[in-house]
Amino acid sequence: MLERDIEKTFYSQEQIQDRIKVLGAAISNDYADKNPLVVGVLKGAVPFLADLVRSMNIHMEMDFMDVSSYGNATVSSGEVRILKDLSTVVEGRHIIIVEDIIDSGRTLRYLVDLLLHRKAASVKIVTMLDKPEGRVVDMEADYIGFEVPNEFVVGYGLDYAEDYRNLPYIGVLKPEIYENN
Ligand SMILES: O=P(O)(O)OC[C@H]1O[C@H](OP(=O)(O)OP(=O)(O)O)[C@H](O)[C@@H]1O
Ligand SMILES: Nc1nc2[nH]cnc2c(=O)[nH]1
Repeated sequence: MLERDIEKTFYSQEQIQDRIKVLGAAISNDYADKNPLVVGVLKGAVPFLADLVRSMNIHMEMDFMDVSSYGNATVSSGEVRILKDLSTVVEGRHIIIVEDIIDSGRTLRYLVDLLLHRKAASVKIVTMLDKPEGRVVDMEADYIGFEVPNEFVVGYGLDYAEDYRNLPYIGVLKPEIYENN
């Protein structure tokens, strides 16, 4: 059972779903006639993106990028690599990047700069979680689900060594989970 490994819950399934309805309504209002390209950052953003787009009552397109700076570690390597690029032409498009978390800010700094370089008409960020204390580079999201303290969180897309992504809420693991690895 996944639940047994969780020390404490930060945000419940119900809190997450309620917050997503608010975010989806705000984004729908701001992008009503813009046919935005919603860019999900694999793999962590998948559960959030799946729920968020269904709360957006506007025309939109979806694409995915896979970038990695963590591997199996709980601390960023500092180097961002593209593992899978978009299949959509970005020039002239209004882009909404969907992330599960902003921590050091390196992943999003890299992606925003890349998409602006490709001549996107605009680039905005929606993140489920913001960890302001983790910031190493300057980066702020335009839409934020919740703030989290400077702890390694899992669930709702966020993994530890690829595990726990399917937990439907957000929490922290018991210390022994790390000790056993
Ligand atoms: O602000 P940062 O310090 O850059 O951290 C945020 C990034 O870290 C995680 O990705 P990860 O590289 O672990 O890939 P994953 O989504 O496949 O788990 C997360 O999904 C964000 O993309
Ligand atoms: N699972 C997980 N991935 C992250 N990537 C950056 N910060 C975090 C975090 O707190 N948890």
